Amino acid sequence: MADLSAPVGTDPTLPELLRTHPQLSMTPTSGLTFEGVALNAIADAVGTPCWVMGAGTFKRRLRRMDQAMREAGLDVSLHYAVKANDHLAVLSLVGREGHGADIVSGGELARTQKAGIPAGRVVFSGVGKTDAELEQAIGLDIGQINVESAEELDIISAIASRLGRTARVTLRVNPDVDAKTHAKITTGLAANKFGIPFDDAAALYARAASLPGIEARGFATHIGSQILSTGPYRAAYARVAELVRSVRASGQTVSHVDCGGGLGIAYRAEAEGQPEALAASIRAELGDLGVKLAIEPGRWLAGPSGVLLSTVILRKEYGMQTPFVVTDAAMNDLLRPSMYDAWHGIVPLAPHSPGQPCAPTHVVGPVCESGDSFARDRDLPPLPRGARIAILDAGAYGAVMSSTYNSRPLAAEVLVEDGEWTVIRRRQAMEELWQDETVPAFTGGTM
Ligand SMILES: Cc1ncc(COP(=O)(O)O)c(C=O)c1O
Ligand SMILES: N[C@@H](CCCC[NH3+])C(=O)O
Repeated sequence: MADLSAPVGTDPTLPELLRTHPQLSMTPTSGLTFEGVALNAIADAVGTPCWVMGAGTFKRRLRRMDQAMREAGLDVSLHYAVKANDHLAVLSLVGREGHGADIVSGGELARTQKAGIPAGRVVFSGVGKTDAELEQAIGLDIGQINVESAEELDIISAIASRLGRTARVTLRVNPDVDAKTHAKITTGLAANKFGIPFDDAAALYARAASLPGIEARGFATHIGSQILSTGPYRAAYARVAELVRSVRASGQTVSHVDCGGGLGIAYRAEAEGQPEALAASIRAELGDLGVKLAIEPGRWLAGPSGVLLSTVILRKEYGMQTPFVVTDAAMNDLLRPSMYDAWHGIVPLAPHSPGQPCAPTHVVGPVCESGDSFARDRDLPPLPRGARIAILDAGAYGAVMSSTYNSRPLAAEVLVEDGEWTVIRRRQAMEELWQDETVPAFTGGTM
């Protein structure tokens, strides 16, 4: 199983990171800019830690993904995976571009509605949808529910019947295919909790067609996240195609196939997943089935569209040992390095020349966990107290996975668009950390 911490060739140098991230550039006067806006100006005004999302990058990637599918001649609807970055501003962009959403909870569904994405363009995945969430979804007549178990199919049938509705469903099949990604984000192996075992899917589909309140319209699959090669996609889609053909042969109708998400990005020195290659895989395996297709990309759209800004609190030097640079961002802000040993590019905001010496540095947060680390032995220019850095590719599974661990308020969020920037989430105030808490009298409280 691939490990996100595994070295991928040689680590990219700072100039290489800038080359692979055209949304960034280094200017001699303003330092690092993101979509043409000086990140120092944002940090001066808003403070750090601060997430910066680029609307231009996000839209460009959305359009490229959409175009890749259309140019492959595929009839595909795009459902952005809300879990990657659920900010209302991001969802509004998705809606405005005419796309839909893939959701995994009632909260995400409510966000899509708040952001103006029509319910008919929403697909609902997830292994454990509560009755209340299903009532909310069926009540809104959402586009599609991806059913993940036989048990769930019965629950949906009962709820839809009670509400006098018909739920359009696809069965999410677990194809038992290794996505060759990190163990914690692979979803298409038989040992994973996701989807219906491949061998049970045909019989369950026949049953779905006979249940009240259910319109069985096809199959879905999603084998994992940060997938960088087409082999696993081809293998999964081939299995789904086999299923479609076999259930059709037994006289049933199949009109939809949902191809899931998972396309990976270049955090380190990997070659980024290519939407055109994904489209070619879909076309090769599913293109002749005459079904309406769907995709659910998240990370590929949002990841490179965001950075996390942070300031060095202090440098901790121990004689000859590698110095620790302690930043004001921590694992409570960006969890991925702690949780998956994920590698994120780190670029100082101050101008630096290509010839400037770099030295191995540990970049860590101030949270009381040894795992609160962003980088070990990273070759970086000197980062004195007060220096600022941008942590790259933080637009997906970044702010959404933040917590207030160690009573650290949630960081501010900024959106850059057309050379302008706006705060899209103010920094959480200290008092908001405890505003929903009560202290009962027996504990000695007076609140
Ligand atoms: C059902 C489903 N669809 C789509 C996604 C989006 O994945 P990614 O952000 O890797 O594209 C996920 C997350 O893995 C998922 O579970
Ligand atoms: N949170 C994971 C991705 C999870 C994908 C959802 N199934 C990450 O940051 O890589």
